[in-house]
Amino acid sequence: MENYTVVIPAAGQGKRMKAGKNKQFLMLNGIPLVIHTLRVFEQDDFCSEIVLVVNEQETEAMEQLVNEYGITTPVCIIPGGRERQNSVYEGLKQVENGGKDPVVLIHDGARPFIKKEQIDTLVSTAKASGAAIVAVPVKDTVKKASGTTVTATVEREGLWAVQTPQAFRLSLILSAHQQAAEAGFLGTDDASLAEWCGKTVRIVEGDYQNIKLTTPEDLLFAEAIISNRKDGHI
Ligand SMILES: Nc1ccn([C@@H]2O[C@H](COP(=O)(O)OP(=O)(O)OP(=O)(O)O)[C@@H](O)[C@H]2O)c(=O)n1
Ligand SMILES: C[C@](O)(CO)[C@H](O)COP(=O)(O)O
Repeated sequence: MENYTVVIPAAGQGKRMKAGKNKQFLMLNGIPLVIHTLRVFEQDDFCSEIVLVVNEQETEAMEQLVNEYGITTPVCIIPGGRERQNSVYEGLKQVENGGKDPVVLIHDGARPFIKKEQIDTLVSTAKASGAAIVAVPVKDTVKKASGTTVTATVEREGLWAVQTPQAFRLSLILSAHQQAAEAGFLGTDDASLAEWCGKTVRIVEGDYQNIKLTTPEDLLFAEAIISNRKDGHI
């Protein structure tokens, strides 16, 4: 295993959560969502630095949380951008190359339940292949529609629901972001930029618990996951 830096985009608005504030500050089991996520990487000895990308107007609030909860891993807090992709790119620009073209991880601040064993597998896969993502097989049937009229059913065989972390050799993902910015290409995840540049991306099978807290019902799922983990069930 080699050390890595993780870029954590947390500069969204949390509109779909309808909480009236950035969901990163919502309390889960008495601890802010973003702190749950930071703690995963704080507890990983291979994580040498966290680049936390935040809304500029929330910089002070985030600094206060990092200090209040005593995050021991070095945390570099920087302002994000309009889109998730812009925020991630700003974060990637902060990562030191050190001449070793290290593996860098990109992980949503809204995904607090990623497990260390998946991170370990992801880092080693990206080290070997250059790009790797965590994903789970799709369980539902997926259809395309025009409005509410079905136009196609997507073959479920070989369909994956993609999560984060996504891990890359730093030069690969920096170049992909730079090319995408220059071309105005916008992807919903970082691997899509690597694919757009013709790179091979490997899948590491993840865990259905690694949810992204997006809409209000996700808070119910999150409380259940935390409760089960405290009971040692999962
Ligand atoms: N301009 C943005 C948009 C999103 N994110 C981050 O990217 C992750 C995934 O985005 P999402 O779940 O969509 O969060 P929001 O954009 O906050 O949610 P919404 O789309 O409902 O506003 C989140 O940790 C979010 O904070 C970011 O750093 N910068
Ligand atoms: C990156 C991601 O979490 C992979 O599933 C997802 O694409 C983020 O989408 P969002 O709309 O920015 O939350």
